[in-house]
Amino acid sequence: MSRILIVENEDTPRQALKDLLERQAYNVATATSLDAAQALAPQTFDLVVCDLRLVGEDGTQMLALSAPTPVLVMTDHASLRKAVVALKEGAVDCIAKPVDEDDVLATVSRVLSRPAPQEIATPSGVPRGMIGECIAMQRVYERIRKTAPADVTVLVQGESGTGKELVARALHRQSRRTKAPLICVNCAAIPETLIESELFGHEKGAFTGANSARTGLVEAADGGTLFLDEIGELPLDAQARLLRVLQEGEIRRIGSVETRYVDVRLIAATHRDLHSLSRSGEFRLDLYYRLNVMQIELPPLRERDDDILSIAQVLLERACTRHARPGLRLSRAARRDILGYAWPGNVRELENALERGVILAEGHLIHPDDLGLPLERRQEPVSASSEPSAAPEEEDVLDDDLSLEDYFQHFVLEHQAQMSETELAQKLGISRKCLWERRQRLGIPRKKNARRLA
Ligand SMILES: Nc1ncnc2c1ncn2[C@@H]1O[C@H](COP(=O)(O)OP(=O)(O)OP(=O)(O)O)[C@@H](O)[C@H]1O
Repeated sequence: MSRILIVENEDTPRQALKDLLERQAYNVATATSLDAAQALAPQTFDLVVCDLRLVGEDGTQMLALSAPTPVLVMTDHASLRKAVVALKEGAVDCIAKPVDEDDVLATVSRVLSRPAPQEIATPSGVPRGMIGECIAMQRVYERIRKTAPADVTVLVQGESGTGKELVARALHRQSRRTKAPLICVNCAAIPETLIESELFGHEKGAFTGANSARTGLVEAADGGTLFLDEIGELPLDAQARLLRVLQEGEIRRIGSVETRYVDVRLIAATHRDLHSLSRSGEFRLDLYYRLNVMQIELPPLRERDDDILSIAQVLLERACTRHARPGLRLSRAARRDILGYAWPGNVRELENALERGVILAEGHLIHPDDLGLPLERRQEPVSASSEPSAAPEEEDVLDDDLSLEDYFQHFVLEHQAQMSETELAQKLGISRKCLWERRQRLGIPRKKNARRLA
């Protein structure tokens, strides 16, 4: 089932379009402003339909916020000029308001039936919505590409905020089930007493409060994919029922004697070690083996040295668009803080820090105070004495002229005569291997007379 986001500030047309699309079995979410749309992560939808005339806002901004998701714009006569601009900037199509139902359905169906360009055409194979090209992430993308069509159960492991749900979405989109539903459930977010009936459904009167029969989420995913996040939190009874789904495709609603059959691909995610949970009896070993057919391991952000600043840059640009603060940049000290911090909350935490930075920045640069990172660091920051000496105003000027790669190059050239490779890597907050790779990429060979200690 394709997911569509409607961005429209007027209640009546928004609701009418939602009803129309839902009658065609699309999974529809709505937003009344750019901010509200942004909060729903538009880049994870299959299509965004956006009115160009949002109150006090420019609907064309939705193009940048949603990329690479296709955006279909709606326009009336008064905003025809804007529609032309939107089409030039990459909108997939334009529909006239008031909308003609057949016209909308035909256009939506045509756009959705086109292959997702980024999914297939990106040379590096980076799935839609994901950023980062370090070696560990390239392995992840390759795993996704190979595993998605195989229709096997997948266990995605990684710390919180490393992108496990993005991986599940990419697996679903690249699988033969892409037109069927993807149902995402966070097992940790549903109270233990409700989780079985939420997942497997119940009959009327099965328990106090069950006033009517209800279909469970596993059944709702029939033909498609079920993503169970934080599966380590699933109670043992629910684990037993899930095992039957995996072994026999069988499902029985709570309070029912009737067995139903479902065809569901399971993707499970956890930040916990399921094997050791099974040793302590908290997780069924047989379920663990059933889940562990294929694993995808996401690296924590602090181990993605090569990626941190480029991810920060993309997320910063998105935050700038969201808050209408174009052109904001990270100061040299802010970049140093980002490289030196341990990021226990991973990409989600980085996203939030940058959002804070964009909101709080007063000039055209975001400084460490604006990011507000906690004090614990994984490495010593580049000390003031080893920084290229520059007065604050000069630093700003310097920052304006330096891209992130420039900064790296500048720092290495300035300090390599006095520092060993290990010291340089430490000061930059990256590994020696990463330093070596960047030297190769940027063509900054090691100086023969540089210190070669350690
Ligand atoms: N590689 C990535 N590229 C771009 N954005 C990312 C990446 N990884 C994570 N994010 C962003 O970080 C946030 C968290 O991602 P996601 O929900 O997929 O993580 P998770 O591992 O499932 O987290 P949790 O375990 O806490 O549910 C989202 O806003 C997502 O868009």
